[in-house]
Amino acid sequence: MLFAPNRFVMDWVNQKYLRRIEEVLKDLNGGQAPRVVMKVGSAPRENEPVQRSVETKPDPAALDETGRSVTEEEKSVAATVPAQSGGKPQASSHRTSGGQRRDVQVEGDIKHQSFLNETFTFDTFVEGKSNQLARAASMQVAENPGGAYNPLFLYGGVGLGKTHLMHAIGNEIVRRNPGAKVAYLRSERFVADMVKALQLNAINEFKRYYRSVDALLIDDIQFFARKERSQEEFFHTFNALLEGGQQVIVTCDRFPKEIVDMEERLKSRFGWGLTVMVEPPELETRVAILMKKAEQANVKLSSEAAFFIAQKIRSNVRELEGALRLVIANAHFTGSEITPPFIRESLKDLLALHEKQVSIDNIQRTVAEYYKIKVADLLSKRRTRTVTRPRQVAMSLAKELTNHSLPEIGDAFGGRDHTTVLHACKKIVELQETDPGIREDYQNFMRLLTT
Ligand SMILES: Nc1ncnc2c1ncn2[C@@H]1O[C@H](COP(=O)(O)OP(=O)(O)OP(=O)(O)O)[C@@H](O)[C@H]1O
Repeated sequence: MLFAPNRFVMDWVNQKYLRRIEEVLKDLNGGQAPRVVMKVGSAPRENEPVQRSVETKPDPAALDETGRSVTEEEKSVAATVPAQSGGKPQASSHRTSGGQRRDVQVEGDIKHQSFLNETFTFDTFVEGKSNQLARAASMQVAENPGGAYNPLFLYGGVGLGKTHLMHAIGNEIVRRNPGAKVAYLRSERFVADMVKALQLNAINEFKRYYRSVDALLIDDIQFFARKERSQEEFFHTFNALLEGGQQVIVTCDRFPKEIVDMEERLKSRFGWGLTVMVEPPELETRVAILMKKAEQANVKLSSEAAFFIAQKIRSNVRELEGALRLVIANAHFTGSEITPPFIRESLKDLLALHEKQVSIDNIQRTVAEYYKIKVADLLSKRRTRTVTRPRQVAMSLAKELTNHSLPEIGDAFGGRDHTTVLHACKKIVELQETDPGIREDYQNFMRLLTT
């Protein structure tokens, strides 16, 4: 029995990996193919019943109009969500020089502006292991807004492409249906608009406006923290949109349950649809992103140069882009070719900052503080679980974020052997695949240490 955190992941694994899984199991099982059953839910601990489980085999009575099977969870949502009303309002559209589409439409007194950035599309988004799932989910939503994946909740560290994907969905919805009314805004803007509406005694117009869109895209929802009135208002808007079959897309820097100072009912609503993480890109994806960005800027970038930058800048895509821009500008001014020595010189200050910030010392302090243990524990011989796991995480971070060798890292952790460090690195890679808690912690550390 295999468990997937949600229907989307289950379908994804079903399509892409089930055959391979079956083959491997067959090999391991002496040539006999075992029956693989997949369910939505989590593996039960001992003596615990399986929760929220839905078999992959579609129940004919539980198929939606497209023939897709409907989960129990979806059924309960669907019961409160009427089919999307037709006759969507038409919008006229013109473009601004900054690539922003300004859809202008009069809604009562309020003009509709989509604020979509036309340069953020699926075409310009580079797919890699780290964002594959998020991209696929986004595409599904763009193809079927207001459908099964509503709301779509994209989360992950800074500068990893959440906003880009969100705009890509909006742009794709409008491309497929030019009359669709899509509104992108950062959560601060929602708050500001609401405050203004309250001051002007125009809260009803505010409500009407935000409830009239076909897709509402709210970026960086974590900024709603501690803003109770905004949360309240958003909660009602959110419900109204879901009930109207209109799409809601939200981005956040963390998993819904971990948002602090946010109402529980709102957090739980976020989990109703599909929640997907965008992870930091691995080396190959960073290289591919650099090549794509260089191509967009009409600059020839050798793969050696791209590889060099990608190896040095590991924090996030925004920094990666910034570094590339700096290199291109320098090359432009000096008429130089972009080679690794030239890049090293161009990014001197940036690299110094990175190298200065990420030291083993710094990693140890950050990890100890995060897990509420002492740095001395990390260096000690103690082998209790509360200490060994953080120690392994810290060693793995030291390997990934510094240029120290395995023996040097071992030395820095109370004189351990380099094989212990190697084992820790492997263990953490493994755990990141199987344990969402460790994966989350690791992403948090990458963010804390590199931005
Ligand atoms: N996979 C990708 N392919 C191409 N460009 C990308 C990719 N991921 C991120 N970018 C680019 O990196 C920059 C930062 O991305 P974006 O603003 O979407 O990050 P974010 O996750 O929303 O960050 P924040 O949480 O700070 O808002 C953008 O210019 C975006 O185009």
